[in-house]
This record gives sequence, C-alpha cells and structure tokens, in this order.
Amino acid sequence: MENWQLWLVIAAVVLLAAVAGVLVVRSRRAGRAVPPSRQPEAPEAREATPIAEAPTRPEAEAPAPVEAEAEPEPTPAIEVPEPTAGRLVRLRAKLSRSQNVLGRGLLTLLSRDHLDEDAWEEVEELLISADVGLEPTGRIVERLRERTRVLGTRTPEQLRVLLSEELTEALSVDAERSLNVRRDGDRPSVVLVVGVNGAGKTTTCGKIARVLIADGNRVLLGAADTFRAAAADQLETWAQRVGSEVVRGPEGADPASVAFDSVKRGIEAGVDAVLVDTAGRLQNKAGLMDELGKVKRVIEKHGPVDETLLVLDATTGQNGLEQARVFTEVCDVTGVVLTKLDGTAKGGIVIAVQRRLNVPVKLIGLGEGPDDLAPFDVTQFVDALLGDGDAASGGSKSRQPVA
Ligand SMILES: Nc1nc2c(ncn2[C@@H]2O[C@H](COP(=O)(O)OP(=O)(O)OP(=O)(O)O)[C@@H](O)[C@H]2O)c(=O)[nH]1
Repeated sequence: MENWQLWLVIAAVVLLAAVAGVLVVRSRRAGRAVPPSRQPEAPEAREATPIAEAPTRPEAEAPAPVEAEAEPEPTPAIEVPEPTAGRLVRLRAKLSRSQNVLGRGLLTLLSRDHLDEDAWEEVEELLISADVGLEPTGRIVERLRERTRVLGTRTPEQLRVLLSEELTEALSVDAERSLNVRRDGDRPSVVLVVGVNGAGKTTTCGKIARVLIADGNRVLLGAADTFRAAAADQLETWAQRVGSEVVRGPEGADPASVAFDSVKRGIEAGVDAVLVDTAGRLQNKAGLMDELGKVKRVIEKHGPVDETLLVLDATTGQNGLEQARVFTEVCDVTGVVLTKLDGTAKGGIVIAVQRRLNVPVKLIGLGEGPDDLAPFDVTQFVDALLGDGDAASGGSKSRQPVA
C-alpha cells in the first residue's frame, strides 16, 4: 500500500469513530428527557385502592393508608356517621329554633295573672296555628283550664311542669316507636319507604341507612323509584357515601321487579336490612294502590315487609295529612317519618299526624344534612318545644339542662 493510501484509511477510521461518538451522546440525552409523569408508576399506584374493595362497615372506614403518589379518586368518600345515641338532644337547637314559638307562646299566655276567656281563646289559636289540629286542641285546652283553675296562683316552674305533662300526654302513643329492623335468621329486615313526591323519601332512606350502619348493621338500598332516573342516582350517591350496596333498574323499569331484586340481592349478600325507596306519584288512588300493592306483593315472595314508613313533609300541614291518609289506606303503614321539622314552627303537626293516621311518628327530619334525622322521643321533643323556660320565669333558668 502506498503511503497516501495508508493516510486515507486512517482518516476514514477517525471520521467514522467521531460520528459514532456524537450519535451515542445524543441518544443518552434523549433517554434522560422522558418526563416523570409518563413513567408507569402513577397508574399502578391508582389501581392499588379499587373502589370495589372499599370497606362497608363503619369501623373499617378510617382513611386508607395513603399510597405515595396515587391521585385521589373522584368517587365520594365513605363517611363515618355520627353515633345515633342522643341525636335528638344534639339536634335540639334546630328544633327549638323553629318550635319555640309554640312552647314559649303557651308559657307566656298561661303565666298571665287572669286567665279569662280571651286568654283561653289565644291559647286555642296558638295551638291551632301550630297545626295541632282541632280535636286535640280542644282536649288540651280543656285539661289546661281545669288544671290551672285547681292550681290557682301559678309559678313559672309549675306552669312549665303542667304544660310539659299535657304536651307529653298529647304526643304519647301506645305503639312501639323503634324501627323494626332486626334480621330474621338469614333474611334481612325489609323497610318500604313511601310518601308523596318531594317529601324527602330518598334523603330519608340515605339517612336511615347511615343510622343503621352507625349501629353496626349492613344495609342495601333498593331504588324502586324508577320514575325519575335522578332519584336512583340520588340514592346511589347516598349508598356510596354511607358504604352500602345499591340495586337499581333502568329508567322506567317495573318498580316491583327492582324491589324484588333488591331483597333477593340483600338475602344473597347477607345484609341486615334492605331499604326500598319508592316513587310517590299521587295521580290517583287506584294507580298508587296498584303500584304499591304490587311492590309489596312481590317483596313478600321473599318474606314479610317488616316496616312500611310513610315520609311526610311537616311543612305541608293539614293538607299534607289528607294525602298521607291515602297511603295509610293503600298500605299498612307502621310508622311516620316527619321531615323538614327544622323548616316550620308548627311542631303541633306531630300530635295531629298521630291522631289522624293512628300511626306513631318514629323518626323526625331536622335538616338536609346526612345526620339530621333523629328517633322521635316525646320527652326530648317537649323539652325542645318549651325551651329553657325563661319566657315564663322572666329569665331565670331554673331547669336542669337536658341530659
Ligand atoms: N330542611 C329539610 N329538608 C329536607 C329534609 N328531608 C329532606 N329534605 C329535602 O327535601 C328535598 C326533597 O327530598 P327527596 O329525598 O328528594 O324527596 P323524595 O320524596 O325522594 O322526592 P321524589 O324523588 O321526587 O319522590 C331535598 O332537597 C332534601 O334535601 C329535612 O328534614 N329538612
């Protein structure tokens, strides 16, 4: 090989080596430039907490250990319900805000020196305007007249005791007020929730589910209100919040078939209670009777309905009572849930409902919040109606605070 040829070969080799070097450096830089968000860890971390495995028992509801970089899921978190014991006492402020008109008004009237006819008429008017109803009002006034006459001079404390006793008497019923939600062997208890549109049925189902779950039960919600898809969506949201299963059908499905499937699924899943939400269209009594009758009949293929709760909006007053009576004729109502008592000063409706429908008020709704539902308790209710007694005692709070 000539000398010039040798130099040519060496130059070509050096050039090739230089080009190769540049290419290697470029590809390394490109490798480092992959953004962290495109690394595969993030999706894997998200999959580590599937919603399907979310615990349904309240004691298991403590926040799950945080997975390092997992992004939060958009599903509503399962909430820990407030304990149910003493709910009405805790909600007393909401109740007394609206109900003091009745209690304080009565105390003020009765503490007058001379209880003449005009004064008694005012007492009567106050009771009627608080939706107590004509017949119970007459009875209460008659008894108050008699007892204040015997009493003669009245101290504020005596008046308070007297009124408290009379209201307690008017509100008391012989029937059981607690919900019949005990499992019967391997069959869950079944609660049918009925009432007119907008009374608060779906909300009440969700609130009851929370109460039952707070007490350690497993609950299934059945969306037999197939008339409005939004109603089933609303129930489903409640189910996710409280950690219960939900059974729903397509919009316009036969409510009876959804109710049947709900109880069937409740039995299979071994839950303690199945709450069935229904539609409340009240176009005519025959239609309602057909629909609710069928729902009840198909549920009973699995066993009896343990509770039929009639949800009643307290703000609808005496008119609402007429509609409510239709439901008691159509199905065997075992208890009333009186909602929206926070939004009316007419607490006397509790007395009227029980007298007119002959069904005990079992629960009361005192707001839109998830824990704004309380078991109805006569003593605590009367306490809330009468407030702290300072209207009659001129400001001295002589009573013991509510325990
Ligand atoms: N203030 C107050 N609002 C309540 C109470 N209970 C329910 N509500 C409200 O009443 C409205 C109607 O409640 P729903 O539960 O949708 O009534 P529904 O009977 O299921 O109505 P439909 O699905 O149309 O039959 C909602 O805005 C609730 O938040 C209560 O105790 N107090």
